[in-house]
Amino acid sequence: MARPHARLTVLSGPSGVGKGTVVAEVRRRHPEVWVSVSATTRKPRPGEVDGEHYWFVDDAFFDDLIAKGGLLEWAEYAGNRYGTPKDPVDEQLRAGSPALLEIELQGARQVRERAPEAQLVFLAPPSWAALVSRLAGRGTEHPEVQERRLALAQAELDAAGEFDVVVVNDDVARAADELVRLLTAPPPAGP
Ligand SMILES: Nc1ncnc2c1ncn2[C@@H]1O[C@H](COP(=O)(O)OP(=O)(O)OP(=O)(O)O)[C@@H](O)[C@H]1O
Ligand SMILES: Nc1nc2c(ncn2[C@@H]2O[C@H](COP(=O)(O)O)[C@@H](O)[C@H]2O)c(=O)[nH]1
Repeated sequence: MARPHARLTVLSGPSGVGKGTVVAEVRRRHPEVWVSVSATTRKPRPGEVDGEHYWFVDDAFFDDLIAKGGLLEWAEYAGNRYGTPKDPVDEQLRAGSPALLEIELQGARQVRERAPEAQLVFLAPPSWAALVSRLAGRGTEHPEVQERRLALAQAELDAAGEFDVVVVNDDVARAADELVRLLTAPPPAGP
C-alpha cells in the first residue's frame, strides 16, 4: 500500500450495507490501517469482543464519556448510543498517521462540523432489495429491529449527496479496492 496521508476518513452508510465487511477486507490486505474502536451501549452480538469490535459500556459510563468531552462524536441510533473516543484519533493524527471511522450519518455530520478537512465516504448498496436481504441475511437483529434500521436507512440513503465520495458495495473486493485508493489519496489542495 502506498503510504497513506495523515487524514481522517469517515465511512458511513445504512445498516447492513457492508461497512464492517469492506473494512475487514481492507484490514485483511493492509493490517496497518488503523480503525477507531467505538464505545456503545448496545449489547454484544455473539462473537463480538470487547475492545476489538466495540467498547461495550453501560449508560452511566457513556454519560461520563460525554460529560468529560471524551467523544469526538456520538449519536443515538436505533435505541442504543455509539461514539468515537477522541484521544486515540487525536494521537493517531498527531503521529502523522491516518484514521478511519466507521459510523452512522449523525456522527458523520458531527465530524464534518468539527473536522471539515476529514474525507467523508458513503457506502451505498447496489439496490434497496440487496440492502434488505443483507440485513436480514446477517440475522443479528430481530425482525422489528431490522425494520427500525431500514426506516433509518431510507433517510441515510437520501443524505448520500452530503458525502465527498459514494462507493457502491456491489462487490466486497471492488469496494475495498476503492476504499484503499481513497485512504491513500492525497487530500485536495487548499484554497
Ligand atoms: N458486497 C456484498 N455482497 C453481498 N453480501 C455482502 C456484501 N457486503 C457485505 N455483505 C453481507 O451483508 C451483511 C451486512 O454486512 P455488514 O455487517 O458488514 O454491514 P454493516 O454496514 O457493517 O452493518 P451495521 O451498520 O449494521 O453494522 C453481512 O452478512 C455481509 O456478509
Ligand atoms: N455515530 C456513530 N455511529 C457508530 C459508531 N460506531 C458504530 N456506529 C454505527 O452505528 C450503527 C449500528 O451499528 P451496529 O454495530 O449496532 O450494527 C452502524 O451504522 C455503525 O456504523 C460511532 O462511534 N459513532
